[in-house]
Amino acid sequence: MTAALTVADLDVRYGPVHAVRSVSFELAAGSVLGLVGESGSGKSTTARAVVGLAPSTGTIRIGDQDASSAGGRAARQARRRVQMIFQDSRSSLDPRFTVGQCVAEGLAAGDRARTGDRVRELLELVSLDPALVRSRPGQLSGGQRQRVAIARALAARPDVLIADEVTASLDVSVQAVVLNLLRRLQADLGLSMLFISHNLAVVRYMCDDMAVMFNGRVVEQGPVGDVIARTEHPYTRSLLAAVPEVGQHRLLSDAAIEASAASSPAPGPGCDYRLRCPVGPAVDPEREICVTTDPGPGSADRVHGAVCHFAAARLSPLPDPVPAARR
Ligand SMILES: Nc1ncnc2c1ncn2[C@@H]1O[C@H](COP(=O)(O)OP(=O)(O)OP(=O)(O)O)[C@@H](O)[C@H]1O
Repeated sequence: MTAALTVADLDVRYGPVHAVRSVSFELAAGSVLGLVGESGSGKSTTARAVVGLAPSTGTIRIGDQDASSAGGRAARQARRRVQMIFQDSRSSLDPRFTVGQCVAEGLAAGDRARTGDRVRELLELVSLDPALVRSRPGQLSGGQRQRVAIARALAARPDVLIADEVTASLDVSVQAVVLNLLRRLQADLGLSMLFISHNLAVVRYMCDDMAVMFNGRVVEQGPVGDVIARTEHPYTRSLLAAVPEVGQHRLLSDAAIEASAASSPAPGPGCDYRLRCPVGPAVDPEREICVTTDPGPGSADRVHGAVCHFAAARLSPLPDPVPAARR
């Protein structure tokens, strides 16, 4: 079956910053792929490249249509089949518009003749009271605004939805509600979703597959359960180890992630991760290859693989970040 979204050898540069390097992944139709990694690892830039907001080289296909930067007009049309929801609904919704206008702005051409009905349908779909249609985004709570952003994205009847840290700015209690809404919509509408988060527990809950990014590259990817149960890359392992228990749920601690990100990627020919690596040359001098040879540049194997000279070495499984009962 054709993947809903195919990305191959994607590269994005912002001047001297090589933000995305040879990234490849496939989003299977009707499934959810999580992109996870610390701040600055290139998750948002990858998403922005897919929707044409960041110029890139490499292959981007939506279904079987070319959507790459070099693809011209046909690629721009293909990208309309992708909608993106951002972290900050306050800036992504025009404050001068009413809720109804915000949602109507996204309507697919075929639905414009029945704008009022379709907008009401969409508000109901995201469990918002249609009476809010005349409110302004500024009068709504953060969770309600994010629902409006979701309704606007769905208005275009997309094949692929990209959710970029969509709950990061919401209160924890509201986060769960919005995540459950997204999961329900994804399943009911059969959407394919690229779900970006630095929170591994959330990715575990939401996604079928995951790709772990570090320093612009995918360093490990595969089915979520496999990656968590049989982690191969030491960086993925460090993300998992940073998931502390909070009450009954385990949440990824931002402080732990930022602390682990404190040292920048190692310069030179070896592995980017070697200075922070718990199984590399810092602890085992025989692992000289990590200093001399880059294990990249290719993305990890799509079935389940990691870009590491010692993939799977010495990594014993950690507890799953989402208790079995909640899956
Ligand atoms: N417009 C830009 N101009 C220059 N550099 C940029 C720009 N946007 C991102 N970068 C750089 O590209 C790299 C990847 O950033 P990106 O925002 O994609 O990471 P991220 O994983 O999404 O992080 P976050 O979770 O903080 O958004 C970083 O080094 C960042 O500083």
